[in-house]
Amino acid sequence: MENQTLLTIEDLSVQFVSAGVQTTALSGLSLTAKKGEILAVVGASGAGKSLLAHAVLGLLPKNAEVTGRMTYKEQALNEKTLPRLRGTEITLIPQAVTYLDPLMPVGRQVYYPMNKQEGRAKTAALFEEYGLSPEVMKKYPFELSGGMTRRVLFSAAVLSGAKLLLADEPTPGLSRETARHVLRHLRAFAKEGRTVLLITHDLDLAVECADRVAVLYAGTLLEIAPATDFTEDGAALRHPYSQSLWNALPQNGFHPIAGNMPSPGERVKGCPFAPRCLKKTALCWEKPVPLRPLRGGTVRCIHAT
Ligand SMILES: Nc1ncnc2c1ncn2[C@@H]1O[C@H](COP(=O)(O)OP(=O)(O)OP(=O)(O)O)[C@@H](O)[C@H]1O
Ligand code: NI
Repeated sequence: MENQTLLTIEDLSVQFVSAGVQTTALSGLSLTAKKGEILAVVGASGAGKSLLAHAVLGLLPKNAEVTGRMTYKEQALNEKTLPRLRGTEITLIPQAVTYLDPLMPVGRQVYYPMNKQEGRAKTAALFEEYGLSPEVMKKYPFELSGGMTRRVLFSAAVLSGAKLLLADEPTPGLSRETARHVLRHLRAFAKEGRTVLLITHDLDLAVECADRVAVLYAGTLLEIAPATDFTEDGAALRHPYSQSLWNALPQNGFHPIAGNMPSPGERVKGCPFAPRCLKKTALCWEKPVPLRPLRGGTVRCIHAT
């Protein structure tokens, strides 16, 4: 049962049509998340991390065109099944803190799906664990700091009983210590056999907390690696971008990557990282590079061995 797949995404693409112009924000993304694991999704701002979470939940805006297949416990995720699964089986800790109802005290927003007395007690206990005083229960969202709001959103997700938690940047605005605390809770969540998709641009925290790490770049999944492969000089990693990202961390020498990630409107036919890659050859530009399994992970690079 340990390796049971909970979520499967196959060949997911998201395009936006705006003023007659079509841009591809996510292309050909495939991954699976297993029961009881924390799968981190890392990538720079604009890489497509939030879009992935929103696509899984069917929360993309109307001008988004989604193709590909997604299943949860072997049932297709679509307009028919999602309303039933959202919030009960699959839940989101949103990146934007505007998801709370501005007119309802935050305590009630956390416990309202439950019986009032039991819900209140559970919420109070959870708030205490997250360093939120009991008075916070009665406060309105506008009275909270960003970090407090995040902890409230996290409490709501934990109490929902969902089996799949999509945590979109749960740690910004938190001190390193509180961030670690939140991540410990994600680990406890996974230990109960629940699954976490941890979306973050903080590779360091991802490696510390997750079982596997998926690396997104310009809307393209470049690698999925066991977190333990992020070690030393990154030689165990499969994609040059993952290696560069790892070696750009201060503790790994702070080697910056020259150039910028292309925006959705300026993407190339082949590997999106090719323009910045030290291993590039003419072949990298020629045609789209497929994902392939390699050394216990997945990679999208023709040169990876
Ligand atoms: N409604 C939309 N219409 C058009 N383009 C969009 C829309 N929403 C997102 N995008 C584009 O899709 C790309 C990915 O956005 P996304 O929010 O997933 O990035 P992200 O990786 O979550 O970044 P961040 O770390 O900043 O949260 C961006 O280039 C963004 O401009
Ligand atoms: Ni985001």
